[in-house]
Amino acid sequence: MITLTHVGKQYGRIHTALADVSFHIDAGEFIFLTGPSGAGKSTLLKLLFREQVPSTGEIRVAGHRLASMPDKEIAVLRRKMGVVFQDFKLIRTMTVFENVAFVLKILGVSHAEQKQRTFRALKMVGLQHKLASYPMQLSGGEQQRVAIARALVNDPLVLVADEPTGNLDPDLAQEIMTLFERINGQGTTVLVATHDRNLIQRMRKRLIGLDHGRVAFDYPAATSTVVLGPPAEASRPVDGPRL
Ligand SMILES: Nc1ncnc2c1ncn2[C@@H]1O[C@H](COP(=O)(O)OP(=O)(O)OP(=O)(O)O)[C@@H](O)[C@H]1O
Repeated sequence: MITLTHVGKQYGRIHTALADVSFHIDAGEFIFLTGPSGAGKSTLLKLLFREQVPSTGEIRVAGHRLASMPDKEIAVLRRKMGVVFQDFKLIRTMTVFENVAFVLKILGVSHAEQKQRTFRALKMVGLQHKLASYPMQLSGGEQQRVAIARALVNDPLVLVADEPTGNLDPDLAQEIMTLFERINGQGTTVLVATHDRNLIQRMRKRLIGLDHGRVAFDYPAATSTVVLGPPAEASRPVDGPRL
């Protein structure tokens, strides 16, 4: 579903955000992407939905070759993807309902179906009672959940999320991850960038670590908890790789 081959990304002439990154993600996998601040996580996600173009290497997502992709194909790619941005990117002049329904409207989905699917997505994140509110009237955590509903409303093939639980308390963060797991169970490939070591430990998914723009580790699902230690509730985490 996603393949990166020797991908590099330079910002300007000298700043290397990613260098020689290669990995493959099968359809239906659930992956955590982690690493210290500045490691290149957001850059990597931006390359996947073609907000950025790699400086070197090749990226394939859902059958599209991103590095050499004509602009008109970008919309086709994005229709297959749900993206949760670090800064939410909600439209402040639109209600919660309108923000979530927007993508369906663009795709020409009927009004009745827009209503039904938007309500379903908002219910998934527990915000069906806020559909008439504006983003400014919501807490940071609620805005984040609206951004998640918007990413899910189109039943994407691939869900990409940048720190989707950054503003949520631990219980809500776990709920959102359980929701992602359910979406993943329906066949959506899920890639989540996070610093949240506890969440990673609890979820026991494949874990790719970046450091200084390079892949530092790639642990299969079964071993990530062994390497990082059990979640903090069970016992103190052992020293593991720097996240
Ligand atoms: N638009 C940009 N122009 C120049 N440099 C950038 C740009 N975006 C990111 N960088 C740099 O590229 C590197 C990787 O940044 P990136 O945002 O991908 O890291 P990150 O792992 O997502 O960090 P964080 O966890 O803090 O969000 C950093 O050194 C950052 O300063």
